Amino acid sequence: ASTWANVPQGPPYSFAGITEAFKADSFDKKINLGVGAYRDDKGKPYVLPSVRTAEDKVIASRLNKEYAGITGVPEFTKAAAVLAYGKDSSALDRLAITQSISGTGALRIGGAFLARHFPGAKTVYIPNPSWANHAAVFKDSGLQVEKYAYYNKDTIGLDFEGMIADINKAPNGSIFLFHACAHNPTGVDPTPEQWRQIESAVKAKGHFSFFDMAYQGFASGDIHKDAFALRHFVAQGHNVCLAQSFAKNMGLYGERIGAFSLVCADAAEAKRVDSQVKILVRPMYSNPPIHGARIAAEILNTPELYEQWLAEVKGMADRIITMRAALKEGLEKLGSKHDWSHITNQIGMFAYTGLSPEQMDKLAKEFSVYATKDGRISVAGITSDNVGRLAESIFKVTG
Ligand SMILES: Cc1ncc(COP(=O)(O)O)c(CN[C@@](C)(CC(=O)O)C(=O)O)c1O
Repeated sequence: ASTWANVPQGPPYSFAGITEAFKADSFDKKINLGVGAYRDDKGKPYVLPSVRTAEDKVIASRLNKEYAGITGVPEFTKAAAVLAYGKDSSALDRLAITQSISGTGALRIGGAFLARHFPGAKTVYIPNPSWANHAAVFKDSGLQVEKYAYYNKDTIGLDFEGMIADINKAPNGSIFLFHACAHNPTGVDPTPEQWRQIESAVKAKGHFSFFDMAYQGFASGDIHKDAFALRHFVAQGHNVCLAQSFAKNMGLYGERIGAFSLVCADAAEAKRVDSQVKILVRPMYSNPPIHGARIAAEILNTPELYEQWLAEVKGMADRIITMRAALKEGLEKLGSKHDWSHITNQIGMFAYTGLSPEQMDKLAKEFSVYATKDGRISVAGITSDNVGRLAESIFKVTG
């Protein structure tokens, strides 16, 4: 028999079906709200001008194509650490950091490092719901995956009490994964006050915190505000680990640029941890791609480009926030009796509409509006041209 005779057909990943159905739909006003990538007000992919300028400078400098070190381009990782933790953070001189294959790669290195070196139970608690890929990344890393309460479907908001209860219920010294900002898929974030309470609950239990920051700057438009939770935990003495992605906030999706870092007790510990990160990464992919790192480093290390980038990432965040308000107003103007305040209370790329899978099906079949069955819509897919028809479609489906 053939070598692969026993390989079964796997299920398609969550938004594969939506993309196909969207492409197959010939309606000229069809709307795709499934994809997790930013689109401008004309529905087109957006390459940030600061990225174009940085890339031109990188190319003009005619650098060689030699291997980067195992942990990547140092001008990038040093700057990524300052961006995340803040230039005055005590973490910076006790940090082990490596470039990664974007946020997914950072999560994978983190999962593998914890599976190999974490002194406690090799189980990670992730929010319910969480990014569709989190469970698979951590399972494939060798960790058990458990869920903690996060979303309250009645309020379409945070289940804060449930979250605290699960933090208290988990065995002391458990690993908890937190979305630093712009929770995916719900768009629901704890308030700073709630983060303070979460931090003290985590401290009381001696839990270890793993932050996934895939949207720094892209959520509120302010890179410091979006890093509040991460920086607060570090300031309160938690030696956390962090997965960073530059896919969304620099629009470097396909360049696959990110970073994984561990805050250590001191520089000596960071040196030992760095050596073990290298031992883990070398057999994984040996060393990372250099082009995206050079672009990101150019932006982060050139003051005027950095300022330009901050304005551009705020511009993306502002457009998303504007589309949220436009959709809510559109629904209210149509006379919808539902409370749509969650659409503007939520933050980041995604809005959890609260629509049922059947309603999401109707949106697709009868109104050519495509999004995942969990009711998540990518707000980035909403434009001034389609927000009116989108509001009408949701109004007709929800009554
Ligand atoms: C919370 C979270 N963490 C990590 C990643 C990984 O992104 P990266 O590897 O491209 O840096 C994503 C991307 N989630 C997207 C935007 C894309 C995807 O699923 O691949 C999404 O549609 O949910 C994410 O939403």
